[in-house]
Amino acid sequence: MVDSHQKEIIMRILVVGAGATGGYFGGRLAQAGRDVTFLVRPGRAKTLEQQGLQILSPQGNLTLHPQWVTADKLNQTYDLILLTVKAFYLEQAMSDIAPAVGSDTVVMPILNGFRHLETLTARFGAAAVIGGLCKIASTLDEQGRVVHLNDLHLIAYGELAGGRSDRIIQIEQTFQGAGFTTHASDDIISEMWEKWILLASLGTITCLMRGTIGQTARADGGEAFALAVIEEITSILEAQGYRRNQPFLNQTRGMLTDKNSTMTSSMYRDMIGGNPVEADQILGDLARLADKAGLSTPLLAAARTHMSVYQQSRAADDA
Ligand SMILES: NC(=O)C1=CN([C@@H]2O[C@H](COP(=O)(O)OP(=O)(O)OC[C@H]3O[C@@H](n4cnc5c(N)ncnc54)[C@H](OP(=O)(O)O)[C@@H]3O)[C@@H](O)[C@H]2O)C=CC1
Ligand SMILES: CC(C)(CO)C(=O)C(=O)O
Repeated sequence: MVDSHQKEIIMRILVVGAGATGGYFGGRLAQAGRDVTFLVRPGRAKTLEQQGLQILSPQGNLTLHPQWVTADKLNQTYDLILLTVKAFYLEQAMSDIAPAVGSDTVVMPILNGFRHLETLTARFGAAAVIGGLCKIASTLDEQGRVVHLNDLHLIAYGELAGGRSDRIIQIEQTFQGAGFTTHASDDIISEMWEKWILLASLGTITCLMRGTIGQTARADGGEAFALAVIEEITSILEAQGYRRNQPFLNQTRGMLTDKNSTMTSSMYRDMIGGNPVEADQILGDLARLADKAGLSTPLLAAARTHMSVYQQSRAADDA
């Protein structure tokens, strides 16, 4: 028997992508009995069919056989669409999910960067889109298993205009108890700015130095380099309206100069794996904001160029 309170909080969720983040969070939601369907492309569908969705995690391994659908069979709307594709697949994903977006559907992206918010609101309308982010280190291994690399697994979400709405409360109730940290934010834009500071700094440090945070911190000049990167990136977002949150910045400085840290960014892992990277969305957009604000950010500029060279050599290898 489902009582009226439970009825209110049942959300039909479409998780777009069953990769490192979508597979992890969608898998945990499905494991907890939430109504989850994955939208996948044919390659991933085959893996799910043959071996299920497998998660290897310090928080507990999991194999499940979730509901999934491919775009050609997507013919109903959902209450919540959790968008977890890489930024360079966003255009295609938007076309694919169009049949699933009804008048009350909430589209919640957890992509890194910021540009996708504009793209999504232009396509589906500002009312349909909320802000979101995830903090996790996860990857897919050669067998297509989701490998969760440490204990961190958090999703935050909130209205782009700020404040708390009924739909945010409903998402919070749906996510609670699903085995990851869930955070309904009253100021998701500031939290996304802070995530961008962390992510772009971590990406710049690890990609430019081609090593972990600990390796850089132990190297000659490494700590000063990391601190200068954080300062450059913070100053860019400050020019956009970000108000410095000292506890966050102190924590970020500590984390990104920790000599024992084995931390890397997903952009670094993608680069080392020879995969496409979201450098333009993570570093390029920041560099453009710096230019507009008249700020000199040479370390960010170097990282951006470095990643651009990487992308050119990838393209040449593919040709
Ligand atoms: N991994 C991490 O540790 C973190 C990642 N992020 C961010 O999260 C976002 C997602 O990254 P991540 O999960 O790592 O990426 P992955 O590449 O591991 O997963 C994305 C998945 O999306 C699928 N996909 C792409 N287009 C479509 C489509 N049209 N329909 C259905 N599925 C589709 C891909 O499928 P296919 O197999 O067919 O290519 C792939 O499996 C990125 O913006 C990333 O920067 C943020 C924090 C940490
Ligand atoms: C900053 C971090 C590690 C947080 O999840 C991340 O988003 C990434 O590496 O892509």
